[in-house]
Amino acid sequence: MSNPIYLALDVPQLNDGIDLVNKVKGHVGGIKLGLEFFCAHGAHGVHMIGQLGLPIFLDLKLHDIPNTVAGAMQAIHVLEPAIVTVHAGGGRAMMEDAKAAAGENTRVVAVTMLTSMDERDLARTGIEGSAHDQVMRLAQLANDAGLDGIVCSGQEVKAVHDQWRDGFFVVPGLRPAGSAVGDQKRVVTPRQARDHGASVLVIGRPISRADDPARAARDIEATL
Ligand SMILES: O=C(O)c1cc(=O)[nH]c(=O)n1[C@@H]1O[C@H](COP(=O)(O)O)[C@@H](O)[C@H]1O
Repeated sequence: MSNPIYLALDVPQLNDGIDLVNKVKGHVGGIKLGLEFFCAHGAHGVHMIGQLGLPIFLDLKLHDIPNTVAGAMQAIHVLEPAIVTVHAGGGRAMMEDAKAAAGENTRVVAVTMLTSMDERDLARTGIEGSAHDQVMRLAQLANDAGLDGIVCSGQEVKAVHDQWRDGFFVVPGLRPAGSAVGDQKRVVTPRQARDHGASVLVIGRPISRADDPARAARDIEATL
């Protein structure tokens, strides 16, 4: 079975990012490049990291009108990402058009409820109810729109997996026992997420901010 860990490369300097990937390469299955990386280094940066030989997850969290999101998806074909994110809150038509515009080897997954939010935060956006219900509702919408899967926390992934057996589930908000939670709120360990049906485990700071990132990645891999 391939390694499900994707390192979230949230670092400001491209050279530091390249060094980090080279250090952890044998212990992760892919690299996630998000907004911080893409705003700083753009397509050139994605290309440079892609050359290091691991699959690229381009986490752009697209959320706009369908025509604009479809245009963005077409523009990134050339980068050949293995996975791309859109926000499920953009609606069914936006997700349908995103999928239709994606390259054939790119999985399109919808972010449901950010792992940095709890139910109080959700209520402040005007949505009453549990994180579970919100994730299940948006997972159904993403499924109806023909997406490949969703992003959710490890607290919901089992329920989503039970409903959507062939879905592809990306789980961030992961913390090995005892590591700092930071801004994440709906947190589980990498092993719990894996046991509950996660396809991809997104892990950033527990590896990138460790004194020895290669060892941190290896230790997490050993728990799976
Ligand atoms: O789409 C994501 O990857 C994502 C969704 C979400 O709900 N929560 C979340 O933390 N992420 C990303 O996952 C990574 C988590 O990083 P760490 O908290 O440092 O492990 C960051 O790059 C976030 O942008």
